[in-house]
Amino acid sequence: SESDDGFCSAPSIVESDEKTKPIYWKATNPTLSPSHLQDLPGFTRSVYKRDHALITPESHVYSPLPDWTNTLGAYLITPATGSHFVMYLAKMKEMSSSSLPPQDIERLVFVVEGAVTLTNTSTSSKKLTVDSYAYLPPNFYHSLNCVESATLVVFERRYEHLGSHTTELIVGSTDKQPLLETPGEVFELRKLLPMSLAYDFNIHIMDFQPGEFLNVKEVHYNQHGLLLLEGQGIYRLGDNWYPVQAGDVIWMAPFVPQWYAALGKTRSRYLLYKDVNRNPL
Ligand SMILES: NC(=O)N[C@H](N)C(=O)O
Ligand SMILES: [Mn+2]
Repeated sequence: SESDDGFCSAPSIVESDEKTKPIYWKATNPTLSPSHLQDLPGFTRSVYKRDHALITPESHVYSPLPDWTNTLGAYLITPATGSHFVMYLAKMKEMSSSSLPPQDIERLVFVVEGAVTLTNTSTSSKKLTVDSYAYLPPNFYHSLNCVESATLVVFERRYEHLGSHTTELIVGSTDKQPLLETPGEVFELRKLLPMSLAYDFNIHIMDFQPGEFLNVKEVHYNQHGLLLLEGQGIYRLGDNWYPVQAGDVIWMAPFVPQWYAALGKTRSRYLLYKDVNRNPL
């Protein structure tokens, strides 16, 4: 919209229709950059560096997911970046279905939009709607089927055994997970997986009210894959400070200095992969 002094300004968020949209709507319908930039050839907020990457929606490249039916996938993080996991967005169209991950690979799927049905040999089919997720142990037969459409964020990695511990099928939803203690921090934290030693990663769901920020400017051995589900703010990665918004994906390599501050009028919520429970040696 043109303000009277001739400078373009970002279209204001029309609060009223915010309320009528389903949760996480903005993660799959990101507000484009200010109107005067969206048509600028070559403009992107995406960045790829040695220890971090910001991959914004205008950079996502989809192609058919091998062995899935009627599904497009955009791989955002893979071991080519130095990670030990993959993170991809799966756009399942009507009458679509998943394929199994490779042998010994565990999988977590989180529904960002739409609904899928999870079937496996041991339990009855389960319908996963937005904000629901499923953890599939390595070598666990399962199938995700979609009648209409769905967008999933998927994490997969080689399961790292620890003694005789084993993981099991987990199906849940964010809103049913309890808030956990966050000593010294103000964000609200939920974890989607058990914290028991069998699990070699967890998925954190972190909520910040506008103006809230991480207290610790973290540097740790763990690596992260992040999807900003709601809101906007500033992400510091190394010596760079990035304006981010719902729909953005971030790769954080081990030890990259990281920090977030939430801005705007609505809460920030991000989903974060973090490896845990395994000796880094
Ligand atoms: N960048 C982050 O939000 N990191 C998390 N607080 C974490 O590592 O637990
Ligand atoms: Mn961290």
